[in-house]
Amino acid sequence: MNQATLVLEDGTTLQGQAFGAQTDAVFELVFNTSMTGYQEIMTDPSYRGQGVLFTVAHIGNVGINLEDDESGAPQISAAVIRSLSPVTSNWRAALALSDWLALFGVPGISGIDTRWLTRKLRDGGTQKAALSTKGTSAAELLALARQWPGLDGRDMVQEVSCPAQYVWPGDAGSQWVQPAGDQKASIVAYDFGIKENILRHLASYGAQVTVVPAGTPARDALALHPDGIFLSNGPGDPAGLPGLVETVKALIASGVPLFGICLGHQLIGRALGADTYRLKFGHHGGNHPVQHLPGGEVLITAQNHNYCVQPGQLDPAEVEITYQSLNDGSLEGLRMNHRPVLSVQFHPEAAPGPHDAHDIFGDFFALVGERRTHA
Ligand SMILES: NC(=O)CC[C@H](N)C(=O)O
Repeated sequence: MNQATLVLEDGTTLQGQAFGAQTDAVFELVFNTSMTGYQEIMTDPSYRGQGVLFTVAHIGNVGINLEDDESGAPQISAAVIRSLSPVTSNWRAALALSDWLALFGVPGISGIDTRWLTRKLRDGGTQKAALSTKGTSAAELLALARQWPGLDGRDMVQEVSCPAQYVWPGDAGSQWVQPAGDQKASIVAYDFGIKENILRHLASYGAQVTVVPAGTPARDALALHPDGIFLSNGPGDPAGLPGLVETVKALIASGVPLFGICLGHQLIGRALGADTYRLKFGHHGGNHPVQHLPGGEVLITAQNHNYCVQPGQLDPAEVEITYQSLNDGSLEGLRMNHRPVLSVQFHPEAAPGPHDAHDIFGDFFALVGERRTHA
């Protein structure tokens, strides 16, 4: 196996073994604490521009299959791990992890003391970093990491949104669709880098889901006469997306039920007058406790975000804060008092889990149902 070199912008240099593609990559390095689901994490478009350090010690044992993708390709810029399984063993496995990453040009480094490095990022914050699996010197990698602009203020959504409108599911998702008793609810889903499991969940409520590109004007989405509109997850900094915030303002004003997850939630927050800010090291994992403030119950959730909505600027007469992180107190969900708008920062669709928050899709479809009854 070839050597690989990982250099952080503070000059920290780590050597390990290369896997995946033979190349250089520059990215923001974040750690993910999920114990399962590396394929879902690697294919989540919200990870664009980031290298993922997995705290779970052993990666690759079940290979890559044809069913668990959140999008059609790995979206991470690099994988940083403790130990790569030399064996791929699962009845669904179609490819070995390393071969799959190589196919898509994504490099990996194993043999890293991921516990030490995670604590460093936790204590000091997210860093830009560069990885080489083709022998680039540490000095060159350091320059690469320091010169790279990072994600703040950048529009990354245009890189991952669909090029044209389409109806979901295609054949691949049809096993998830439950028969609808009456006419299907029609949902328009804005694709900012949408995870397929969100589409599966929307369809599992018997909805007909039309996915539209991020740049679709509000009036074009509304011209489809949706019963509800969904705003997806997606990569990058919500502060870099002023055009989308204007679209969301128009969608809120339309009175059509609106549901946002993660980036979609952040855009709703900004449309309601709040700022967003960068978290020290983000939330990335499947073990994040949040509290439902109206009811007091605690949910364990999957999360993947670096930015967060600033609660202080939201008008309490208009907006109720519904969920809060029990790790750092940050805002995790909101709901408008007089309009059918709700959003969460975490991922109720999480695959492989946890599944505590699935019912939040039901909260959205309750709003959709109310509108259909009164329409
Ligand atoms: N998963 C997401 O939608 C992430 C939202 C945003 N890109 C963030 O990092 O905060």
